[in-house]
Amino acid sequence: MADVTFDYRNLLEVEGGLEERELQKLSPRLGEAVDGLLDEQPGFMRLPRTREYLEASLEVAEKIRSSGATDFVHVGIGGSALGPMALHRALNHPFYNLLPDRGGPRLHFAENADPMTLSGILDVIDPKGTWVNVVTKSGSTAETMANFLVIRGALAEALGDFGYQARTVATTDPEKGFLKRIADREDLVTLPIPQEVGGRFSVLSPVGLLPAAVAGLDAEALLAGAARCVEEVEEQGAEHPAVAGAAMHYLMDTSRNRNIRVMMVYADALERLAAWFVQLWAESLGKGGKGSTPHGAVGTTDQHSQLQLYMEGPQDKVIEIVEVRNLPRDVEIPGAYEDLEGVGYLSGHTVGELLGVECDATRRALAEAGRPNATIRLGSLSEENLGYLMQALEIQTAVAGTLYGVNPYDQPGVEAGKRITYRRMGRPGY
Ligand SMILES: O=P(O)(O)OC[C@H]1O[C@H](O)[C@H](O)[C@@H](O)[C@@H]1O
Repeated sequence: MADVTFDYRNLLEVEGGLEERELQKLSPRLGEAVDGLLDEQPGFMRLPRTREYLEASLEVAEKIRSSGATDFVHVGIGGSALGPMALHRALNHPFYNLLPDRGGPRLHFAENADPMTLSGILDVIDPKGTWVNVVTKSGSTAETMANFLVIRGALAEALGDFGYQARTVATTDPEKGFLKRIADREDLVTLPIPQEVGGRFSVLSPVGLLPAAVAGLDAEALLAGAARCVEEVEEQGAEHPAVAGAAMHYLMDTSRNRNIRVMMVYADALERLAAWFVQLWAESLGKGGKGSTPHGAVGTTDQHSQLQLYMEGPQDKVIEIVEVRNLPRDVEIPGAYEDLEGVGYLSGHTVGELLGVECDATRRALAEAGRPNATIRLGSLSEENLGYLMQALEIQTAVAGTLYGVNPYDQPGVEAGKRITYRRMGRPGY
């Protein structure tokens, strides 16, 4: 059973917060937006109840895990990497590329076109035991293809000219694109990125399901959590908190000029989830001069870095705390220095307790200062809760797109930079 709750009391009950009449006034448009989403059933809304991608991903994952693979390099960027990274960071050991804690290979993400990161991956993998999963919906993203060509070369050197072919998975458009052509030409194992699913909405397609299954996560539970969310939205419509949250964040931006949405996660394990959400919200809504700016932050760390700005800087932000009630591990603080009142008081508590207390303290300080804030609370870090939450945020983003009057599924603004890059790199036709 998914355990994810949304608490908006501090958006409503603080000075300068939203008023019931504003929400009532927006309610008809919100209802139309969610009804439209449920009628239209865009690709991402169907993924939780689609088994074919799960089964295909599980089959390939089993092939990889049973091959005795030592390393699995996921090559992708944007929506082809942030979702898998978010799941991996949330649910696996924090140092998984050293300590695979669920058996199977160590996972590595070649995402940015950064020679330091890529060289670092080449330093640590054993090419003889490595599989590479190259993920690109368009089939030609420069960073992804550059990283793939380098990893491919390392595998070819270790395994013979074509040895890499047996260790390469191509996750891409099932019908078109250069990677599809390479996969056909070289008979690579392929997994589909459904054409009707946009990259930033694709985490519950093979884009996220394969790396999750390779790392021993329960991919089926991811979908079950997401399916539960869809079910609840079908039952509750505009009353569902994730949908209501779309209206609240929209109003905070458009009627309070709080046009920065800070997702402050009180768990290092959720830091990549915030990065995944930043792409989802920014790239879906930032069009026609509209859209609020999402920003990832980590608690307690950013209490010592940005909280001053949130408390006393320009009042242009909404802070959204994401916390986990029961983290899977905790650490006792041992007794020492009891004579020093500034240190001894910590003895006997746990580090997780301190994290929770500081999270509450931040929430309360913000509220008492009249700084609107919301809380998303996960009962635990589980595949079901992550699947539920990611689906909920995707739904919230799609509904917000309708409220803003923008198409949340395209990203025309990124093309100009690509054209310049292709021209500078000598791609024919640019
Ligand atoms: O999956 P790909 O086609 O390689 O695209 C990777 C990313 O780059 C594109 O430029 C878009 O900004 C993103 O929405 C997309 O997720």
